[in-house]
Amino acid sequence: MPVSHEDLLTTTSGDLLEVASPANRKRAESEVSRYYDAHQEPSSSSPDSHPLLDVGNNNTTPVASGGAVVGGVLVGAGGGAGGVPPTGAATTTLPVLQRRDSGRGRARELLPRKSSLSMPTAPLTFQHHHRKNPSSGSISRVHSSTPSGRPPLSQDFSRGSTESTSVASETLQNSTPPFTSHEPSVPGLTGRTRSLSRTRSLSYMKRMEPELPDFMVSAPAKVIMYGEHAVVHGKAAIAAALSLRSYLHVHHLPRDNRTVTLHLADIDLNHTWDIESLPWDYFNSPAKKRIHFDTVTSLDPELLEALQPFLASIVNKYHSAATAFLYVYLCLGSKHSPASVFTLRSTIPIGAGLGSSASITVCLSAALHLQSGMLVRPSAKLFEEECTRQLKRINDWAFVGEMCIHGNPSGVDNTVATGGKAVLFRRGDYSKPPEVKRLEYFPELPLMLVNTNQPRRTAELVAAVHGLRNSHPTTCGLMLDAIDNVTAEAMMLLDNKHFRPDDSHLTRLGELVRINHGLLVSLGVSHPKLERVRQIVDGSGIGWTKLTGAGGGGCAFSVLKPLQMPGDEAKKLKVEATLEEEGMVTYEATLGGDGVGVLWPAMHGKPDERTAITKEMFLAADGNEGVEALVGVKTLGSGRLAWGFWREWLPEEA
Ligand SMILES: Nc1ncnc2c1ncn2[C@@H]1O[C@H](COP(=O)(O)OP(=O)(O)O)[C@@H](O)[C@H]1O
Ligand SMILES: C[C@@](O)(CCOP(=O)(O)O)CC(=O)O
Repeated sequence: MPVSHEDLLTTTSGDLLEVASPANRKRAESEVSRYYDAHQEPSSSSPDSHPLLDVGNNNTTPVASGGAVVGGVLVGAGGGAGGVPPTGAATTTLPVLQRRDSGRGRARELLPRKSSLSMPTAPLTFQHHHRKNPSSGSISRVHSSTPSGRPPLSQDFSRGSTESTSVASETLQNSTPPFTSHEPSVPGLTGRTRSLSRTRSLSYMKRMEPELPDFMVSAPAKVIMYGEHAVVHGKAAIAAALSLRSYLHVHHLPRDNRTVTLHLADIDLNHTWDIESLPWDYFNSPAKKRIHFDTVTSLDPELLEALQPFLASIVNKYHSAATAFLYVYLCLGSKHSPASVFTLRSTIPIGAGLGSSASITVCLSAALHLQSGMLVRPSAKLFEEECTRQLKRINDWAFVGEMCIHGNPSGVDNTVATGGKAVLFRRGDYSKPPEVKRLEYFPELPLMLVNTNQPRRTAELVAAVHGLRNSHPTTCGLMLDAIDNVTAEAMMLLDNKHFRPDDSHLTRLGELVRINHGLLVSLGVSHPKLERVRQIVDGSGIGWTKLTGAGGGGCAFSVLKPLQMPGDEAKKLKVEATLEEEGMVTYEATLGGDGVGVLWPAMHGKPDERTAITKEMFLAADGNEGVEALVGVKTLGSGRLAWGFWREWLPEEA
């Protein structure tokens, strides 16, 4: 029987527990205190943190939970089928990559599965003994050991080593000694001396170990089928998720490191800030403070101003991505945020109309929420309402990032990149949330995507349309209304379970594509290269073409006619060859995939021989194919031990 999300309690670990069970409440409370201990040393809690996200009422159905403690949070599905009962004991064997530097090279050469690696990989066995602390009643876990019996100390250790961090921190928090001594014995040390030495080494371990496991997030590109630009002016647009994606790896540093690094590998931007010197006082002042469930619809110029000294040395032409990162980082984080390295790679062409900026801001927003314990990670236990809530948090803050990059985004791009599949989107009033209708029956369409490779900037094109509208308000207003009509007509076809991609339906969609493109030409956002694509594709009679995104270059797509007549296939191949000869790139586009996903912890391989995906491996992956082969949502699949998605679409499969 399904459990309502109101019956469940969400913990900092992202696990859902039945609310009525006292043991579960205790467990959640102890997670909260561990969370504060890890994030807000010394012990003070701050109002900007929300470690215990939701507390509901009325329990009916038990939802067991288990999983391994990693840096104070639980990892794994933690309580799905086969989960560990809260007071039981479990043994987990994980292979661990024990090396500091994996070096560079092709991704597949780096997969740390075989003994050919220059540094050893070693299996690590953890035993989780769940004990009741007699004084606090909280549940603790003690013991982990490496094969050599030494506690791991390297920052590059994967989950296993982090496990022992949590053991160390738990031990330090307890005034009474731990229940079982599985710690390494130190010859010659006994009694008080030994215990002092143990305390020191535990505190050293605590400082040296990261607070959280490394993890990854990913978000897709999008194609606007109808309504770009008009959507900025309050009209509707239809957009769908595209199979190209951005991937963000989050690596946590030892606790005594107080830096945060943003490495945008595609644009060669790699910058490190000292966390404590960032302008927290501005961002955390009561008048300015915005937190994760706030909906922010405009940027604060004073906060932007406060960031400038920290961005001044970044001369990269794509530096607005760094502004987006810092703005959201300072809003969602605190002086005590864990030291980390954010490494981003994307398979989406940058500035080509496919929503590369939204895809990266969705990744950044999701990662920062996850890092600060403000999201429930996806799992089969999440209900549609809960998924919607998580997605809204991510999307709202991705929109803030988009504002830093675009200036005046409609929000359609980040909405599709967050939720996936396809939507009808309209934002009539910028001070209110947009209307979003999910297109449940969005069909599989025969599309060809063409990148003209003509660079352009969305912000400039959006500003140009604003300028035109100011100088020709009536005419421009009518054109925007006409685009709105096109979108409404297309909607009747695309959100219809009886849609058949046969001649008559496809022809209507195709004609609407052509009309929409003509209106965009009139708004001044086409480009000779986009017109050339249209001439080649539409001229050969194989489909209907329209620019997508902001225009001015970037991408166009064509809805292709069914290949029915002899010679149709040859015509299509000739079109592709001509486009490529002229320096354009063609893609077979798959629309309607998943939105934002999370790989927590960042590991790959079969369930029983999983290895960490390090940031070095991620950086060394060769091109887009290498990235897809190493971390791709298709490669690693989805499920309990792989990419998880907050799916509003297919909750029964989640
Ligand atoms: N892979 C990436 N790495 C770093 N920054 C990126 C990446 N992709 C996009 N961006 C940011 O997004 C901006 C491009 O956004 P935009 O002009 O809206 O084009 P698009 O249509 O691709 O979203 C870049 O200037 C850069 O700031
Ligand atoms: C022109 C616009 O409608 C879409 C821009 O898309 P892109 O940034 O070119 O992917 C702007 C917007 O909706 O924010």
